[in-house]
Amino acid sequence: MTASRAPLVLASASPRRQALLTRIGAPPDQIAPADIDESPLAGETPREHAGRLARGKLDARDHPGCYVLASDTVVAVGRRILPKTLARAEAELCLRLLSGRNHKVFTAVAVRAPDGRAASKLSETRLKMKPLSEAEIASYLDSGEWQGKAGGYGIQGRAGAFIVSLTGSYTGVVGLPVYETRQLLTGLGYRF
Ligand SMILES: Cc1cn([C@H]2C[C@H](O)[C@@H](COP(=O)(O)OP(=O)(O)OP(=O)(O)O)O2)c(=O)[nH]c1=O
Repeated sequence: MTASRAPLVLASASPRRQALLTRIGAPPDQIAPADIDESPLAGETPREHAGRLARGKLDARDHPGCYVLASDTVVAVGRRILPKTLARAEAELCLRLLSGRNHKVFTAVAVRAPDGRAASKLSETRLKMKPLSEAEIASYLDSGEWQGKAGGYGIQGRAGAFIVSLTGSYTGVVGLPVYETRQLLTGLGYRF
């Protein structure tokens, strides 16, 4: 007799999150992005911001009888939260700020089980970016890879070669920390 498993709903539009879930053996049965206001609150720290948004995206989706997973990634320099860049000028400001600097990436994951229990976890990664030349900034901006990425870069693409060192979770930087995600799902009874 094979036990059936409740469906998994991914409350995210990010194709990276879908791919990472699939890679760890938890392919989403449904993609249902949650559209919420992602502006930071006054005085909110980057880690608080990531946690609030992941829980907010989860709360925005109601799927009875399903596991639901939501996540949020925030790039921070000190207490400063960098935007998810939609315009080239915004991405340029982020790259100039991150050039030669240490920064952190926080990714919060929130999961709700079919019985209504919910839990969340936060992954914190410290990274150092090399000092970028004008030519590197210009060609990265031309690549368009910064579009829709927190902090104006994606470590999984060309900008991976700008990262000198990383302590924490590589998959967390890409958008879904797979260790924490598996722990959350397992803790809520999801069978891999
Ligand atoms: C820093 C960094 C971020 N990112 C991505 C991860 C997230 O998809 C995105 C941050 O925005 P998020 O708001 O976390 O996610 P999203 O808008 O892509 O999807 P949704 O809100 O529907 O869940 O930046 C990378 O892909 N690579 C990186 O190196």
